[in-house]
Amino acid sequence: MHLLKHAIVVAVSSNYVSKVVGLASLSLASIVIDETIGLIKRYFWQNYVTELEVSNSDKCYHWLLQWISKYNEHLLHFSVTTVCRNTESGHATSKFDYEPSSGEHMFKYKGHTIRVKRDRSSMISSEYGSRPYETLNLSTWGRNRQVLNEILEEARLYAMSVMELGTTLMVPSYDTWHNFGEPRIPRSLSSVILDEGVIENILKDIHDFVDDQSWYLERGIPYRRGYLLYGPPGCGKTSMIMALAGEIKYNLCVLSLNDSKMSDDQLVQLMGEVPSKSFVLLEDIDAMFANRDGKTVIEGSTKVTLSGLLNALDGVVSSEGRILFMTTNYVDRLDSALIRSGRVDYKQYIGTCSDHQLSQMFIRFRPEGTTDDKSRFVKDVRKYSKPVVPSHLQEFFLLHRHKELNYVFEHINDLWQNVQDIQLTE
Ligand SMILES: Nc1ncnc2c1ncn2[C@@H]1O[C@H](COP(=O)(O)OP(=O)(O)OP(=O)(O)O)[C@@H](O)[C@H]1O
Repeated sequence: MHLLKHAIVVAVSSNYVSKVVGLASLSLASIVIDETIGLIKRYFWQNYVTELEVSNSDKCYHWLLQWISKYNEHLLHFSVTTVCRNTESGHATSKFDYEPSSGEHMFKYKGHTIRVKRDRSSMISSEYGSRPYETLNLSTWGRNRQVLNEILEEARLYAMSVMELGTTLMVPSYDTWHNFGEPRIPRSLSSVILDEGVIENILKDIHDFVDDQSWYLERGIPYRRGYLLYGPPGCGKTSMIMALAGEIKYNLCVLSLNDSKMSDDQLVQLMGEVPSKSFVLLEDIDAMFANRDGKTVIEGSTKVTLSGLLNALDGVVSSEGRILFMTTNYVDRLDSALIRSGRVDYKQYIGTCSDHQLSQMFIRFRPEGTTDDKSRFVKDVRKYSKPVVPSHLQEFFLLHRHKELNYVFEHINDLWQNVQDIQLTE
């Protein structure tokens, strides 16, 4: 007993134990300080900070990112998304979209400091596959919902005004649609030269459809319309769709089923998410389904099946009011199920140049020509008894745009240079 007492006295008086006790009190103190700071922060956060959280499943998520990038052109931390698509001419194009990077950003808005926190750490899985789950937190000091509401409204108005500048192309991004570049100046209807009545009739049909929603609803008919444009390449199918979209101020959702990442389920989801006032465009639909068993697709490495596409086109989630355009060079290769009425309500052949188109294209490219020149041009072209593709005619006029008219007449044969015989699929 005496020995134990002695040991304790020695230990307490030694340096070692006093250091241990000192360290323990220090760490206890730091825990208490941390907790207190945390409590104070939480108190201030709950009472003196206004916060808005938006997830990337909501439309305004991209509006906000777009607006923040525009409003803060000097933002130092940004991320880039590269969007690619094939153009009307078959060439691939791509562009960069800049947005605030993940992490924290600060900016001033009407005298208020706004903190933006973009979090893109996790993936969420749904029946349509997994996609990144992102959130955007906007916060500001004070009880100030108004300022965040104003930002949201400005972002909305900015997105709307951008869309109204022209036709916005949209391409799929996971199970939703993503803008592809800035809106394009709409192509005028008069720049697409087709046979008389072709554009006018289709435009009237679209107007009738858009104005007749209640007619469809009253009769229980799905409120959708499908158009099929078919004919040889380069005759103006895509140009007409772009011009129609511009004319009625619609956007264009371009769907490529050859995308190897696209699945049947994703397609269903995309069809259900088509933004209002948008055409859906499925180009070269014949190339997508080389195998007609409806299960496998040979061209490209797509996972989309014909039955999957049919489901997506008339499934219950398919957007009401959807206007679908499909184009093909080979209408006879299409599965009849794909183009039955209800899926395709309006078919239009867009072929090689008629006399009317030849003369209209002549006037468009050579406005200095007289009425006689116009008739001579048509007559001279017809002497060759070969079909003329409008895109070749456009190239021909571009090639000889600085030449005299006489030179043009003497070189009409150039129209068919390097051009294989066109197969007519009327
Ligand atoms: N009828 C037309 N009027 C004016 N320009 C035309 C016409 N047809 C084609 N063009 C011009 O030719 C080019 C190709 O046209 P477009 O892509 O619209 O043809 P397409 O029929 O959709 O071809 P594809 O079947 O290969 O997709 C465009 O630059 C367009 O300006």
